Amino acid sequence: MIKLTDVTKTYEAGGVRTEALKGVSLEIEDGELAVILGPSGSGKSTLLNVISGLDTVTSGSIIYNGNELTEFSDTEMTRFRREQLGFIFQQYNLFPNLTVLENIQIGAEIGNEPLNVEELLKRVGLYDLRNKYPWQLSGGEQQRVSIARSLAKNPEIIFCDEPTGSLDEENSKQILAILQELNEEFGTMIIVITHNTGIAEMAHKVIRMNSGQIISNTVNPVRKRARDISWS
Ligand SMILES: Nc1ncnc2c1ncn2[C@@H]1O[C@H](COP(=O)(O)OP(=O)(O)OP(=O)(O)O)[C@@H](O)[C@H]1O
Repeated sequence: MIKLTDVTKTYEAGGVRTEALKGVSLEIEDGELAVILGPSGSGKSTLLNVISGLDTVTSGSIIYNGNELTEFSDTEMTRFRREQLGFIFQQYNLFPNLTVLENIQIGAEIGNEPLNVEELLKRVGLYDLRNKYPWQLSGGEQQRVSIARSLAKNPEIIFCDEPTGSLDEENSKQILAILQELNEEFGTMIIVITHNTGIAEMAHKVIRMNSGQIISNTVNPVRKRARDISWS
């Protein structure tokens, strides 16, 4: 479980002070798929960055499985991030000179208990493309490689920042279906940040942000399958 209590983050740049997070408290349970919604500038990326240790908090507490993350040293945080967290971004960030298989193997090599790479390739429908290079793939295929690479190390949590931001509806739903199945099958906690309100329909928990604050935090009584969510 991740538990944030009264987390603030203030940026000071060129004499300008921005309160990007103004006292955020929330809990995300193990095995939960949480969607964080909010307009541009509402603090979503800042929230992801402080939870994942890419940035420090100004004040407040972040407890993950009994550990206070804000007290981790740089070395502890790097190790935590490397071994336990997976990231999926709008840009696929694949290694251009490595094949699909090699890109995924890199992910597996980082983990303590990596998943079987061949199984994963089949899982995301890329087995037949395993010897191709990223530039030979469509955007949706590249994002599936990126998902498989994040997953290969068998992380405890996967953070997704606009994972379908560059894709059309069909490819987006395919990606979201894979994330949903992985969440259900492996119990991986998945935290998705997005502008796309349709994605919230497949989440266990929906957190809405505005101006650095959480304005609502609800649990979906019924979750839709990724293929059935609304799309706008
Ligand atoms: N490194 C930084 N230095 C100064 N201000 C920052 C920094 N990062 C973010 N901010 C400010 O903090 C606020 C929240 O930004 P954040 O990127 O978290 O929003 P967001 O909801 O993720 O937006 P988007 O959907 O456009 O990515 C904004 O006002 C932004 O300008």
